[in-house]
Amino acid sequence: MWRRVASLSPMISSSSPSRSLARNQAAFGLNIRESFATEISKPEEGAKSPFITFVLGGPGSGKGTQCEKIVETFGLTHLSAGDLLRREIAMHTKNGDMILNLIKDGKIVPSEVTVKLLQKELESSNSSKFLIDGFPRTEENRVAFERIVGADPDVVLFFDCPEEEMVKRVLNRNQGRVDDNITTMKKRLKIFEALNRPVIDYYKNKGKLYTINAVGTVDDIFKQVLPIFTPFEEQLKQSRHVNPKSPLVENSS
Ligand SMILES: Nc1ncnc2c1ncn2[C@@H]1O[C@H](COP(=O)(O)OP(=O)(O)O)[C@@H](O)[C@H]1O
Ligand SMILES: Nc1ccn([C@@H]2O[C@H](COP(=O)(O)OP(=O)(O)O)[C@@H](O)[C@H]2O)c(=O)n1
Ligand SMILES: [Mg+2]
Repeated sequence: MWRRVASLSPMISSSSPSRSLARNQAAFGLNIRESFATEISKPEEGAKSPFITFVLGGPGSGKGTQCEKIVETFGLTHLSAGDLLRREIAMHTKNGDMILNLIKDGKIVPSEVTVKLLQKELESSNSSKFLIDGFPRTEENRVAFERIVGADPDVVLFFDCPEEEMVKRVLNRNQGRVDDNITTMKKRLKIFEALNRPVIDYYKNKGKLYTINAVGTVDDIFKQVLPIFTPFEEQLKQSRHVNPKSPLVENSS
């Protein structure tokens, strides 16, 4: 289990870069453990930093659809920010009504709420490799994840799709979503351009962005996704949750 053990230590709660590094190390059972041994619970033997992929793209660009294929092939654990927020609505939690109103209006839920939901999933999972879908949607999302979770993505996928195609797909999605209507969609596209583009540029500048042409059949698009994970083959193989059908699993015969 991957756990951010540093959250137990008040001594390393600042968000300054050096402390953030310390927090990162603590989270993954690295050398900070020695210095704060009495305040931090013992991480699981051999705990390592998780493999994180952020999945970006406008509404209807096919993120969720491609995530399903990535899960099938590489065994990553899929965490959809939108699904986690919709679960809050369905469960009538204290933030449920606020989230519903924001989603209906195509607006972004406060980062603290979304990041805490993601953090809970990350910490309670037995997996060590994650696909975080629909996140970060804003620079504020990105910074809050860094501050609260203390981890960086290894890969950032961006499904690049023209607006007309995204509109067509969303209006045909047929999943009964409150935001799948033309009024909300227009607002979502504006918010995507204004708030998600800077995040895309940020990861482009860091050399972590993989842009995928999201027009074509699902399989054609997945053909572009496959080779992105090849350089991470070793890391992905080591995870305990790799699908047995995955091409990354070593043949034991
Ligand atoms: N390559 C594709 N071509 C046509 N339709 C697609 C394609 N990929 C996904 N879809 C459909 O478009 C809709 C939006 O896809 P989805 O994966 O939910 O996108 P996102 O998560 O980015 O909003 C769904 O109804 C899905 O079945
Ligand atoms: N990081 C995120 C992700 C989703 N959301 C909200 O949830 C809605 C649906 O997100 P989603 O990822 O399920 O949407 P799609 O891109 O899959 O259509 C967004 O329009 C936002 O209102 C958010 O506020 N912050
Ligand atoms: Mg989606």
